[in-house]
Amino acid sequence: MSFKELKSKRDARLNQAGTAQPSVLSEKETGNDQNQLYSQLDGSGLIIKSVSGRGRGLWATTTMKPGSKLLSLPPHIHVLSARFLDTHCSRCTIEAEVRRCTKCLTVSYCSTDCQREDWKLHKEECKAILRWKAASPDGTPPADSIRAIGRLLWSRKLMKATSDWWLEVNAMQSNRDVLSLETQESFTHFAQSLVMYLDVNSPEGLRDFGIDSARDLVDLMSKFAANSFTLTSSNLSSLGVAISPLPALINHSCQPNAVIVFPRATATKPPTLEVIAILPINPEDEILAAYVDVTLPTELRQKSLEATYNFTCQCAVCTNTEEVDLRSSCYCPKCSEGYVRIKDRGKASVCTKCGAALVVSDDVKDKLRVAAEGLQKAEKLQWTESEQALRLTTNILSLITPFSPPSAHPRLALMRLQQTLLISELRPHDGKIDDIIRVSAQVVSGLCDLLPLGHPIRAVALAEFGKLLCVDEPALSEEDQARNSFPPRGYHRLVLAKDTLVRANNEVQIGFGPGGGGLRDEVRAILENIDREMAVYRKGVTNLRASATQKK
Ligand SMILES: C[S@@+](CC[C@H](N)C(=O)[O-])C[C@H]1O[C@@H](n2cnc3c(N)ncnc32)[C@H](O)[C@@H]1O
Repeated sequence: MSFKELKSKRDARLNQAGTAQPSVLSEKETGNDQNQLYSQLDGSGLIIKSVSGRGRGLWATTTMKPGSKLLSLPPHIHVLSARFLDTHCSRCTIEAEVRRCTKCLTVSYCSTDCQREDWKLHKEECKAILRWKAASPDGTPPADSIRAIGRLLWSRKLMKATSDWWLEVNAMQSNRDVLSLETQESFTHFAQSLVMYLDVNSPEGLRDFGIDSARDLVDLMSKFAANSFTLTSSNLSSLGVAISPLPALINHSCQPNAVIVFPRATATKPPTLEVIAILPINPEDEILAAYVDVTLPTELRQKSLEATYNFTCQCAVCTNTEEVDLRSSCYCPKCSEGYVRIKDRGKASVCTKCGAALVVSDDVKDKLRVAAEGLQKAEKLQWTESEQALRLTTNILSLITPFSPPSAHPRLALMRLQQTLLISELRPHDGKIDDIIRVSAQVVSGLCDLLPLGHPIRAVALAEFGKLLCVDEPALSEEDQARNSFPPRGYHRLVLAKDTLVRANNEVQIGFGPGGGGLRDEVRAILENIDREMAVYRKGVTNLRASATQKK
């Protein structure tokens, strides 16, 4: 490309981003010119297009198979949640022996390389954290969102306002003009905390960060709320928050064809965000990811989308009001085999198996309401009173399991929480492993009913189930063994573990893209161990047979 062409391409980018009014999009702003701003789109098979009602989005220009990597890029910024600051490296996000910054005693690094690389941003952050901790009554660091926006603004100073990096941030959608009063109020508090964190005492001080007015500040908050990603580990545990403007152009669907993952944390490298296809994608299909947990029932998904993203989802799952949706169903009280949709106000639903038209009883609905409240309580208690949270979860599950399928809400959410709590309480040889395996099998069954093959949440659940099957078996009395035929024991347990992990291995390579990331490494290592153990078993059986034949 000649210098002149380069310059005109760059000028076009600057003009485009400079004129963008993300909350009210004109035809020109939403047309192909937007594509020039994001250099990573070149050769990606993706373009930006706009649709009335949901603004810009990413669209495919080529066919993509499940498991294809659509985008791979480091986020503009990322921060760890406060509870990982002591155990994970703030730059590369790996869990390792980390050393705290000796000045702020808050963020930690796995190596001097990571610390050195991060210093250009941490320099300002370090002072801000120290000031914040000194002013806070219990010496805690600021919330993740405040630290994330702080990093974004310090980066802006380093990157300059005319860099593509910053123009991409400017072009992120703001929902400022449609915010509810409640959200506006919470943004005002948020803005006050941010100003305190940045140690800004005047409007001029804010101007140094490119913020000219209170409107700009609300815009920034809204952009952050509507466009940030959860930073996750290679097995989808939530680690913090990340901002990446290009993948943030992806619109939402409760039946997504793509997912956003961070498949692998590599020492001394910043994390990489990847967009992976989980369903076949054809040219002219829109790339859609889920902003919320799609295992939740429609009402809860809609509520969360409205509150955080200010829109009403019109996808096929949200607009289906008649067909059975396993998230809000119960077993048919007549035949016990089919499912019946739970509807409001005495409306009848048809059983998927026996075809009977039935009204779900108030007793069932009351129990589900109590269970949903219990779930909220247990979720809050899980970090502080884990034993109480586990007791509560177990009690509520016994109330709803007789009529609630594993994919229904809140049973699935309760079982996922119960599994996490049981694993965290597990002690060697305490005999609880079989209980956890039974819960885990139900979680896998519920998730497989709702999510397509290769969805990363499904892949992680399968890997978790397989790993649990490999934990040493407890010594059971004959009575206990006779009572519970699942999970199997001995060699059969190993066979089930292997089958499960082979499935996990296949699905991980879809949901986490080619290679499968850190989780695939883990699954493969366990599979190798199982093969060795199976060989020992087989050898033992052969030897036994041989000695039995000799005796004869
Ligand atoms: C992360 S941004 C997605 C990109 C955005 N459309 C743009 O033009 O920059 C999230 C915002 O996009 C819009 N959006 C995303 N998915 C949508 C959908 N399915 N229906 C309507 N609006 C949607 C909402 O305004 C939401 O707050």
